[in-house]
Amino acid sequence: MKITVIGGGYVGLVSAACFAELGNHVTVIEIDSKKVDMINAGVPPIYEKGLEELLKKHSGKNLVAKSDYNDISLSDISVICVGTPPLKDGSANLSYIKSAAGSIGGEIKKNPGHYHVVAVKSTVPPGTTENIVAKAVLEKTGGNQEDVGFVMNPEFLREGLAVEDFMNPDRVVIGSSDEKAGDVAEKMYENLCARILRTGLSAAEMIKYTSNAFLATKISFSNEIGNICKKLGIDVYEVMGGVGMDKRISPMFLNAGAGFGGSCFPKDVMALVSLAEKIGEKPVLLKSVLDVNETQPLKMVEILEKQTGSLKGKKIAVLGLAFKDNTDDIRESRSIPVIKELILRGALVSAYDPLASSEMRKIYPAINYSNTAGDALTDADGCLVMTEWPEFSRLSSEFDLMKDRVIIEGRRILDITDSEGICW
Ligand SMILES: NC(=O)C1=CN([C@@H]2O[C@H](COP(=O)(O)OP(=O)(O)OC[C@H]3O[C@@H](n4cnc5c(N)ncnc54)[C@H](O)[C@@H]3O)[C@@H](O)[C@H]2O)C=CC1
Ligand SMILES: O=C(O)[C@H]1O[C@H](OP(=O)(O)OP(=O)(O)OC[C@H]2O[C@@H](n3ccc(=O)[nH]c3=O)[C@H](O)[C@@H]2O)[C@H](O)[C@@H](O)[C@@H]1O
Repeated sequence: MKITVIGGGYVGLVSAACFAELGNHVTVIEIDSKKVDMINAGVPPIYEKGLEELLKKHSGKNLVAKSDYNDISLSDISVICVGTPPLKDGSANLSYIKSAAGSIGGEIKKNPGHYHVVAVKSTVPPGTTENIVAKAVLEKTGGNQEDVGFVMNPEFLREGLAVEDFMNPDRVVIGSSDEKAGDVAEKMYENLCARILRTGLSAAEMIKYTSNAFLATKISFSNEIGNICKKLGIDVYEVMGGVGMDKRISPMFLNAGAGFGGSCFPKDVMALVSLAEKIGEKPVLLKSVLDVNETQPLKMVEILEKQTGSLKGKKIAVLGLAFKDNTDDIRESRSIPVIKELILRGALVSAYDPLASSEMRKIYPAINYSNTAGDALTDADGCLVMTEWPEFSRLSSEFDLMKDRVIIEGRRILDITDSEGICW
């Protein structure tokens, strides 16, 4: 099948490489020409486990990247994977979606009689595919609805595990304007052993927001319970271990600590709050999910300062800058507010991350970046563990290099006990 993927970022590039691996012919349209050159050279512009191998195997063969929208109408389906970042009021910025849809419409009108499906994979508020995407496409095609169908096919992959998640989804949701359009979209996944759920367009859009909001709620709930447990001297990980044994709850996403970061949970919960308020609802629970997440990283600094005394002039090691392990992505990373607070309190920050230091340097050029965790910890008065990197679990003697062994764990990754460090 011929697939065009619009946007070669995390979701677009991973989807494109995986669709190519599933035997499809894939064209990626990406406005950033640097990314286009890298993809065509088989070099991933982002770090994602397994992606380089897929690009090396398929680039220049059944996977090609380019910047123009020419010939899009020759493909069976175009899958929009552009960003939907938050606007100032928290709502989703749909301008990239609108622009991509308009460009697709402008091209498919050149090939009348050829049926083409426009699918949205980006996370968009309910109503977007029907009221914005379809409208922008049909405006360009002169309203001809015979040759075009619309699909909303949300993506549930996690960064760091993107290829694995894409290839082994819990479900593939296909919301469609009609059966024919949904059938074309379903064909993209025919070589994947996946449970397919067919829905309407808006339900598919809402499933994505609700899934992210629910996972974020589990994390903030665990953090609130963790804060209560801390005051009572109870280990929240032991508690959630027991709670998660209930099949109705599941053990996943119950890890308390620094809170959630990343480009999606904060943005998507904000967008849902904004949408709810616009339609006259009071999303009390969702707002609290965000509130807990805002204060959580600062609590770590407070606990640290209680142990070390004033942070002024103290060397503090920050282990982990990425928003989670196995990625160089620092968007909404919890280490950003933590470093800001440390600097405000006069600490000398020494940071280490296996992949994300160069990204963090763009935000904090003046702090110290170490090449190893050991270097960051040497002579430190305290340490904050911000990311669940597996290599941190192997740290042991490195902590002996600290001036004072004050360790605040934001991710419960270290293999040390409470008596040696202060776990969350
Ligand atoms: N990052 C993730 O793990 C996940 C993201 N999502 C959703 O997928 C969407 C995309 O997210 P990411 O891939 O992270 O964003 P991204 O920012 O990494 O990638 C978007 C890409 O689209 C390109 N682009 C923008 N406008 C374009 C246009 N008109 N034509 C062609 N290319 C264009 C940009 O240059 C950029 O490379 C968002 O709605 C996000 O919420 C959904 C599931 C997982
Ligand atoms: O829409 C999206 O973009 C994606 O958002 C999340 O994926 P992602 O943000 O890549 O990473 P997660 O593994 O979900 O972690 C998000 C944040 O939550 C934190 N987290 C996770 C789990 C947990 O128990 N506790 C916790 O604090 C992580 O450290 C990280 O900062 C969802 O898990 C994906 O299903 C979804 O497709």
